[in-house]
Amino acid sequence: MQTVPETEDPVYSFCIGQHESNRQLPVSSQAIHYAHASNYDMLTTPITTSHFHSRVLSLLSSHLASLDPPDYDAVGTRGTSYNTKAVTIPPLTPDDTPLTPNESISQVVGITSSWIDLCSPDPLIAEVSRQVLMLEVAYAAFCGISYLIIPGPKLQHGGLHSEGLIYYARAIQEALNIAPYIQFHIWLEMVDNPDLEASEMGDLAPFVRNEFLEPSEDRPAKLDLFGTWDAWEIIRTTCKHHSRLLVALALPKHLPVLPVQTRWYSEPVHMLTIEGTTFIKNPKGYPVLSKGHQSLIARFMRLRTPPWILLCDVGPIPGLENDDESQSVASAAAADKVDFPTIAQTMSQGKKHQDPTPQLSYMRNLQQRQPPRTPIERFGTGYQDYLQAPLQPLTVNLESITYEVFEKDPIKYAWYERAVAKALNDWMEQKKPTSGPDGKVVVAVVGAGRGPLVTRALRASAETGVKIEMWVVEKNPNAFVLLQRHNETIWDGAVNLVKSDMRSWKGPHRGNTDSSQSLDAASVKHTPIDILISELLGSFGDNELSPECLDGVTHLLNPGHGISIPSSYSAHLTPIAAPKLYADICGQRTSNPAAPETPYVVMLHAIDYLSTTSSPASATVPTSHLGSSIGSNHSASGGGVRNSAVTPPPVFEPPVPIVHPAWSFSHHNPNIPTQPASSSTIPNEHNVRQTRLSFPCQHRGVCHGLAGYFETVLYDDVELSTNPVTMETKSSGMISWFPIFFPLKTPLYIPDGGEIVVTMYRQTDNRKVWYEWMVEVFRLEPRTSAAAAAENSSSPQRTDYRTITAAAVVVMDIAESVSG
Ligand SMILES: C[S@@+](CC[C@H](N)C(=O)[O-])C[C@H]1O[C@@H](n2cnc3c(N)ncnc32)[C@H](O)[C@@H]1O
Repeated sequence: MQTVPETEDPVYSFCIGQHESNRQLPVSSQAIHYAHASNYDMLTTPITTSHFHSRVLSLLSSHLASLDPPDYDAVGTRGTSYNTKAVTIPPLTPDDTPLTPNESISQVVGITSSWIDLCSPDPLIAEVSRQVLMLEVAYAAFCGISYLIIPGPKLQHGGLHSEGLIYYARAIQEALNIAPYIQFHIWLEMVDNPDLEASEMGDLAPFVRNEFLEPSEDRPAKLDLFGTWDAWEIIRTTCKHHSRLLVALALPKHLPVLPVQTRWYSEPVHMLTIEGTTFIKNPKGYPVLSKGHQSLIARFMRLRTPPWILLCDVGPIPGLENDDESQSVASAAAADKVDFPTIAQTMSQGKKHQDPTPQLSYMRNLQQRQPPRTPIERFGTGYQDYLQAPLQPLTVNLESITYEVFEKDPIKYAWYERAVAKALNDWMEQKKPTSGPDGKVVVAVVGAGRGPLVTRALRASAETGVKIEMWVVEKNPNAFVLLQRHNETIWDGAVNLVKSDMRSWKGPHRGNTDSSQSLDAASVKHTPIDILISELLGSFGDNELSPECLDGVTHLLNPGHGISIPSSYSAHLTPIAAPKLYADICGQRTSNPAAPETPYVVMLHAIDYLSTTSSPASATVPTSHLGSSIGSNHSASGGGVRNSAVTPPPVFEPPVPIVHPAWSFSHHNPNIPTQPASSSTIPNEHNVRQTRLSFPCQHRGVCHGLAGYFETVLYDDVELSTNPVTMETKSSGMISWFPIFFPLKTPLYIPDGGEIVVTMYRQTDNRKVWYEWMVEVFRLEPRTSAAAAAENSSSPQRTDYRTITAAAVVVMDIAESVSG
C-alpha cells in the first residue's frame, strides 16, 4: 500500500520553444517579447557566432599545416612528444558571441556549436572540439543561462563506429563540473542512422587525419535502432547518472518501432524537438503530426516532469523581421496574451492563410486535446516515479490520514463487498452449519483499521439477507478509538470489538458480552469463525506479513467450512529499465547506504519493460523508419485541424510485459505447524519461498531492477490485481497499491536476444522476514539444426556471454506488536 494525497486535476500545459538552425539576429529582449506575443514560451540561441567558427577553422588549418604525419614511436605509441604539439583556442571576443547577460536570459536555451566533433578518433580534433565546448559552456554559465542543448555525438567515422564516444562523454562530464547551475540536454536522434550524420561545410569532423581512421573502410554503415540509446547509456554512465544531465530527443518524421519509443520514454527526456519537416499536411493542407507522434507526445506529457517542445525551423518569430506584422502581433498579444486563439477559432475567423506559425498553432491545439487524467492519474499526480518506503502496518501504527487514502479506492472495498456477499450466499445455498448459536454466520474482520471492511461486510449481509455475527480485531489503539465510535454511531452497536494482535486473539467468545477479554476463563466459551476477512496485503502481496498474521488466527476458523477472504494471493515480477529511479537511489546512497538494498513502493511511470511479448497490433508502426511509405499511424486523419479540436490523440499502447508469478500463499494452509508449548510463536519455515524465473529480452538494454505486483483471489471469481497484464480484467481502476521496485545495486547490461534470470527468496529466521534477489544475464543463441536434433529441442540456448549477479536484502520484523 502507499500513501498518496489526492490532488486537483491540473491542466496540461505545453512549454513550447522556437529554434532556428541559422539564427541570424541575436536573441534580444525584443525577440523574446515577440516570441511570447506569438505564443512561444522560449527561444534558443547559439552561444557563438560564425566569426568564432571561422577563427577556429583557420587556427586548426594552420596548426594542421604545421604538423608532420603522426607516427608511432619505438614502443608502439602515437602519444609521443614528437606528435604532441599543443593548440589553444584564445578566449572569446565580443565578435565571437551574440550573447550578453540581460534580464531575458532566463527565457533562452543555449545551443552549443554543432560543427565541433568531440568524438573524433583524431585526438587533435577531439581536443579542439573540447576546448570550443568549454569556452561556450563557461561563457553561457557566466551569462546566467540555465539550460544548454549540446548536439549529440557523431558516431560514424569512416570504418569506425562509436570509437571516440568516450572522449565525448568525458567532455560532458567536464562541462557538468564547470557549470554547476546549468542543465545539460544531449540532443539525440531516436535511432542511430548513419545517413543523418553527413558532415556539413565547416564541420571539424572531415579534418580527421587518415592515420586515425580504420584502413578497411568498406563496412557499410548500418541503421541501428538502439545505437543512439547505447551511446546515451555510455555518456550518462560516465557521468554517473548526473541529475543535471538530460536528453533532448529529436522526433523523426517516421517514428521507429514501439520498443525504441518506450526505451526513450524511460529516459530523462526533458525536451522533444520537432523539425518543421516532421509535420505532414492534412487533407485541408494544414501541417499536423501523425497519429503515432500525437500518441507518443501525449504519453510523454503525462510524466511527472513533462518535456518541453522545441519547434525547429518552422519559420521566423512572427514580426521580428517585419515591422508591420510585428506591430499587429505585439498589440494582439498585449490584448490577449494568455488566451491565444485555438486553431479552430483562428479558422472560424477566416484567418487560416494569415497564421504565421501553423505548426505552433497545431501544437497549442494538441495541448487542448489532451485527454483528462484518469482517476489513477489524478490520485497519483506528483507521485509518478516517487520512491516511498513500504508501509509496515504490523510494527508501525498507521495514522488516520493513511487509512483515509486507502479508503478512497473505488474498487477494493466494492470487490470485498461482492466477495463477502457471494460467500454468504454460498454458505446459505450449501446449507453449511453456522458457528453462531442463533444460526448467524460468524464473521470476523481482522486488522480492521478504521472499519471500512466492517461496513462493507454488514452491507453484504443486509443485501443477501444472511444474518451475521460481527467480530472486529485491530491492534492499533488509535484506530480502535474510531472503531468504538463507529460502533456507536454507524453500526448500532452490532459489532464485537477486540483490541488485540490477531495472533493472540482467542476467538469469538460466549458467556459474557464484554469484549474487554478480562473474562473469567472458566465461564468463557470460544467458538469458531465462519468467514475471516482481512486486508493485510502489500504491493508484493505478502510483504506486509499477511501470511504470518493470518497463520496466527487461521486456527480459529470453522474447521470444515471456514472461509478466508482473501483465500490466496501471489507475488509477480518483471525486470525493468528504470534509469530515473536508479539515479534517485544513487543520490540517497550517501545519507542511507542501505538505499540500493531496499525495495520501494513507487507509481512506476518512466520505465521500460525489458521482457515483452510482441507489440499490440493496434499500435503497430512502420518497422523501418527509413521507409518512404507513410504507415497508418502517419495518417493525418483524426489529427486534422478542423475536426481536431475535439478528437483526443490516439492512446499509446506499449508492448505487453512478460510478468511471471514468483510464489503464492493460501488460507487454509495445511502446513502450518502447531505452536510448541515452549514458545509463544509458530515456527515460520513454512512461509519461506524461493523462485527462479526466466525472462527473454529481444532488445538490448539495462536492467535497473524488478517491478513487483500481486494478484489475490478474494473469493471464487472475485479478484484484485496490480499486475499490468491482468489488472484491467480483474480490478480495473483500483488505486490502493502502487507496484514495488526491487533495485539492483549494479545495473546489468542485457545484449540483444538476451535472457534475464531472476532468483528470489522470501527468507525467515522466525523473528524476521526478508527478501533476497539475484539477477543473472545470458545471451540466447538459436540452436543449430544439428544441435536441435541431438538435444530434441529447438528453443534457444544460453551462451557463455556473461553471468553477473546482484543481491540485496531487506528485513521486516514479525515480532508481536505492543498494544493494549
Ligand atoms: C492495510 S491496513 C487495512 C485496514 C482496513 N482493513 C482497510 O482495508 O482499509 C491493515 C490493518 O491491519 C492492522 N494489523 C496489522 N497486523 C495486525 C495484527 N497482527 N493484528 C491486528 N491488527 C493488525 C493494522 O494496524 C492496520 O490497521
